Order: sequence, then C-alpha cells, then structure tokens
Amino acid sequence: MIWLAGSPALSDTPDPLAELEALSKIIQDSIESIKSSLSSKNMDFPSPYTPMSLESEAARMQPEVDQACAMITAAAYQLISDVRSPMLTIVTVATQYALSASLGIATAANVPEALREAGPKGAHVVEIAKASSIDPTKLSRVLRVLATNHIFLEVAPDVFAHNRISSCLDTGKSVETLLASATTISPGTKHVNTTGIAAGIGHCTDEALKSAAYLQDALLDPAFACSQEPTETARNLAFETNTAMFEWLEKEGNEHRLLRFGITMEGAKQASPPNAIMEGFDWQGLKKNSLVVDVGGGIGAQSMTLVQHFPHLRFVIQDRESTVEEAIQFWDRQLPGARSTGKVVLQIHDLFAPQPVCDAAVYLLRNIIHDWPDKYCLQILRHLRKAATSDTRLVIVDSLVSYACEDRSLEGILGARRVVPPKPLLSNMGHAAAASYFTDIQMMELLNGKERTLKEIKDLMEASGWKVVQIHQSLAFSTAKVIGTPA
Ligand SMILES: C[S@@+](CC[C@H](N)C(=O)[O-])C[C@H]1O[C@@H](n2cnc3c(N)ncnc32)[C@H](O)[C@@H]1O
Repeated sequence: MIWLAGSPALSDTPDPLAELEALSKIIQDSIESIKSSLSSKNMDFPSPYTPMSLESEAARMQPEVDQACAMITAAAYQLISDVRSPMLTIVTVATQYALSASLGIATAANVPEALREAGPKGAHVVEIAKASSIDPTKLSRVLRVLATNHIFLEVAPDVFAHNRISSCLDTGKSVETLLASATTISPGTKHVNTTGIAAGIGHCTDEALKSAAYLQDALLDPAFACSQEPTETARNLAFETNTAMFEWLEKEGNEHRLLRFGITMEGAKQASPPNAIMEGFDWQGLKKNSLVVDVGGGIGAQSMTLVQHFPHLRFVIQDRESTVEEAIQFWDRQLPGARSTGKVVLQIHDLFAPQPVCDAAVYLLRNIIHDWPDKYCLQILRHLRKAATSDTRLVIVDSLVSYACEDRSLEGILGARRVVPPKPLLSNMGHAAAASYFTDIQMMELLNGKERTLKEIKDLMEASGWKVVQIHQSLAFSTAKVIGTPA
C-alpha cells in the first residue's frame, strides 16, 4: 500500500482503525476531564436544549473545560473526516455555503425572535414566516437545513423551536418592534442595544458571503491576483465599487452595514472569555496615570474593560470620524463621567497619519493588523515606532494562525511555545481552530487583509523597528497578544 506524504502515522504502518480508536479515546478522556473539573467546582455543563446566556456559559468558560471542549471538537471532526466517504465529504463541503446563506436568511427574517415568542414548543413555519415577508414553504427548507446541522430543532413536521445554538441569534426584541422598525428606519437598528451576535451573523452572511462568491474570480484575475491594495478585493468585484472596506461602509446605502459592523465589533468580545483583554499583559504594573492609546479602537469596547479594572490608567481611543461619533454615544451611555473626567479621550485619527500621542506607555492594536496587507501594516507600525519612547510597549491582539503541521522555529520567544495536542490531532487543533482560518479568508476577500502566523507578525514588527519580547496565547482560543518594545 502507498501512504501519502505527511500522514500523521501512529506507527510506521498506520492502521486506520487504530486512528479511530485514538480519536475516540481523546474524546472519552476529555469528557472525563470536563466531568471531574465541573464536579469539583459544583458547576453544570450547559444543555444544548436551553437558551444561551453568558452566565449559563460559565462552565464552558473555565480554561480546562474550554480546552477539553476544543480537544473533543478537533477529534470529533477528524473522526468524521476519517469515517465518511471522501466523495461525500467533498460534496458536503462544496455545498456548505447553503448553511451560511440559510443562517443569514433566518436571522434577517426575524425567525429567532418569533421562536422565542413561541416558547419551547416552537411554532409552525406558517406562523414563523409572519415575522417577515418570506414564503413559508421556502423558509421551512431553510430552517430544515439548519436543524439538520444542529441549529434550531424541527420538533414536528414543519414545526421549529430554538435550541441553544439558535438562541444566540435572538436580538431579544419583539417581532412587532422589528417589523415596525423595518418599515420606518434602517434595518441596522435591529441590532442596537443587543449582544452583537446576530449583527455579526448579518455581517458574515451579507457582505462577506457575497464577497466570498467572487474570491475565485479575484484570485485568478491577473489584475487582482497579487494585489496588496484594499481596493482590489473580491468585495470590490462583488459590489462593483473601487473603495476600501471602511470607506465603502460609510457610503450612502450602507448605513445599516456600518451600524451593524460597529455592533459586531462590540459583540465580538463575547467570542473570547470575558475580560480576555486583561490577560497576558501586566496592565496593573503600569505606573499611575500611564497612557494607553487604543489605536483603531472602534467604539472603545476593549478599553472600557480596561478602564473598569485599571482605574490608575488613562486612555486615548482613536478611530475614524464616523466611529468616534458612535463611540461618544457608547461611552456616554455606558460609563458617563469617563470622558468628562479626562480619563478617556476619544480622538479622530487616521491610522496612516503620524501618531499624535508621543508619551504613550502602550499602543494597543486589537484586530487592526489583520485588516491590512503588509505594506499598510508597515506604515501603521512605523508611525507608532516614531512616536514611541524607549519605554513604550506595543500590544498587538490578533488571531495567530499556526501551520497545520508542527513548527518549533520560534519557540525561543517567551510564551511562543504551544501545548502540542496528542496525535493524531493536527498540531493546530484542526476544526477547533477553524474559525480563525475562515476569518483569514474573510479578511482576504473583504480587505486584502490576513490573519498572520507569529513569524509574519514578527517580520512586520522587525521591519518597522519593533522587537517581539513576549507572546500570550491559549490552546483553545486563537486570539493572542504579541508584545513588543522598540528595537
Ligand atoms: C476590526 S475593527 C477593530 C476595532 C477595535 N480595535 C476592537 O478590537 O474592537 C477595525 C477598526 O479600525 C478602524 N479603522 C479602519 N480604517 C481606519 C483608518 N484609516 N484610521 C483609523 N481607524 C481606522 C475601523 O473604523 C474599526 O473601528
């Protein structure tokens, strides 16, 4: 028998059934580890049939439980790939866009809100369809493909109800309010004062999904193929525009997308453990009145967490004019007083202009570098380096993608060594880490941006006068902090 190169053999002559057994054992051991961790803390694992809330996710947020869940996800998906016919797998993957599209339709058609109002017994699709102008016979097919993939339940023929996953989509608003606002004001207002999860689904299944359909064209078009410009992307082809993402969002007709994107960024905090921004960097150790500059800080959702926990620090949150306008409302609503005391300053600043704050203890760049191609990242980092003092720290918070094979080349950097999962799992945790790789493609299609490997970030930092001194990362969450000092 010929083995293909790179097969992660358990022995010299890999036995497919031994791999299945090894994967099952990883799953079984991880379940045991969850049980013992939760029983020692007197906590319950959340049921897939109860609505999601941040409080009820507490068990899964325990680092050891979270890690065990990641192991189970990686092993279970690899098990599926090993046992299912390869033809069926390929066809299933090729048609999986139907899932993203269906999720977008259910969200836009107010299905989550209609099902919350219907209660645990659910509602017939004819009733659910009244929450929008959708055809019930088409909606039932959309909901069935989701229920088949464990999002919603089909509790009786054409009767659907929430499960835990689908309940995440609920904005908490009444169908009546949503129907009234859809006819009177912009549909983006649906997401105002919500967790931002439905907003994020809207962003991914509207502008991102539409752009993804053009990615093949963009990558194979000689004019766009090697482009490093944010104006030459699949999104530019899909929406027939020559503007970069953030300018495009500000264009007339995109008001709902701009509003939704801002709310998505705020909601994205919930994809990581609460207060994740606080970990891995010694904010407490900064001197009294030290200045943290949140560069491209959006409405300042991350800085707000830091303000609340580290009252000895001062903050400048910089962004584009339209975002700063939103940020003013956000801060005055959530933490009135922060601005009037001067503890927090909201500042209009272009990432590509010289940095006006030259006495910063920290420049924080969270989810910024991944928005831009290398040559633009270098401009951003060089402006910060020019304004930095010798004590300034650069904190880059972004996904760090790993190769799908082992790579130990940068283990000399403090914190860079990762826990290597047991074989036969992929060293990047396979499907458990899939969201980062999907986001990488989303960055490419929308902005010509990218999620980077540690080596790619290190190269950018070194080319702009920064030196990587420490990394903070976890096995389960791909978001990492790369901490630098002036070189
Ligand atoms: C992905 S969001 C990240 C926001 C925030 N750092 C966070 O982690 O929630 C990117 C941010 O960059 C801002 N941005 C994009 N282009 C910019 C520019 N040229 N100058 C300043 N900010 C910009 C956007 O308005 C947006 O708020």
